Amino acid sequence: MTLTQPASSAPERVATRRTVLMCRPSHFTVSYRINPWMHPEAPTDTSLAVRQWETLYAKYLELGFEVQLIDGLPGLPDMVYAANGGFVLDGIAYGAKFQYPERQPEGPAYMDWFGADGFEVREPVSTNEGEGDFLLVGETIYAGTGFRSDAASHDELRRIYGREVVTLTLVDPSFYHLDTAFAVLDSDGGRGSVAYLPKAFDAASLAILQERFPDAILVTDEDAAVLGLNSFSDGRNVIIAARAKDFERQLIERGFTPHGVDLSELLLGGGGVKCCTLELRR
Ligand SMILES: CN(C)C(=N)NCCC[C@H](N)C(=O)O
Repeated sequence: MTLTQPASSAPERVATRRTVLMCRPSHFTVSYRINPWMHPEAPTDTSLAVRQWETLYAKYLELGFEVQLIDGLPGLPDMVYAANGGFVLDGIAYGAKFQYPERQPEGPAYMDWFGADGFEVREPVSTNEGEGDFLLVGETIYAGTGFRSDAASHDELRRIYGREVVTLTLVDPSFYHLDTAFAVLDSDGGRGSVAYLPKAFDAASLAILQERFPDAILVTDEDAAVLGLNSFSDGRNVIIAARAKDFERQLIERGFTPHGVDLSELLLGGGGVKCCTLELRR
């Protein structure tokens, strides 16, 4: 048996303790269709979704993360995808304004939680789905548009955080949030600090990614199809979909430590590891 080893040139990876917000999927089901992954006519198993989610929760605790919890609300089955609840940086929570009516009540629910937890809350003007479309790499916010978040929300980000915001346009409906097609591996923002799926982006966005991240991991269609990129990294440990085997191999080669988890039931709603995870940065 051949075990993949870190390349001898792979850098020593350093973990930074993360604080994240999660929502137990006690009300999870698929009762409407707002993305191509969702099939309301097919059965779902809420207790299996909860058990799978518990494995992710336990993994984060094992890795020493601080995990905070928001209560899911009846009638909001997608609330488990906490990444969409807002974007939190510098102690400021920019609230989400969901595109589809089915998810719109989640926005105020998450903003109430942010306020109660001591964050300065900024009410959104433009449609945006939080960290599903906004990802921090180094000091720069990479912001997706094309399916869910309006480009106008990127201007709001610029005004609120005073940082560089780079717009990336998504073109494949199966990869409708930025965090389905782009993963942050190392918050240093270096040449190889991300992974992405090239076919998910328009030509201009792809050129930006190639220029800024020439050593990025490019994932296979097979790994992307199990939402392998929808992963969460602390700089060393990368929690990924257990079925994303080539991505796992590439991470090991680069000196990262991948941890596979099975969230197949939550995939029925169109989300994976990252979708269930909202980073809280004070
Ligand atoms: C990576 N993704 C996609 C997320 N950040 N969120 C998952 C949202 C799923 C929900 N049914 C929806 O379609 O909005």
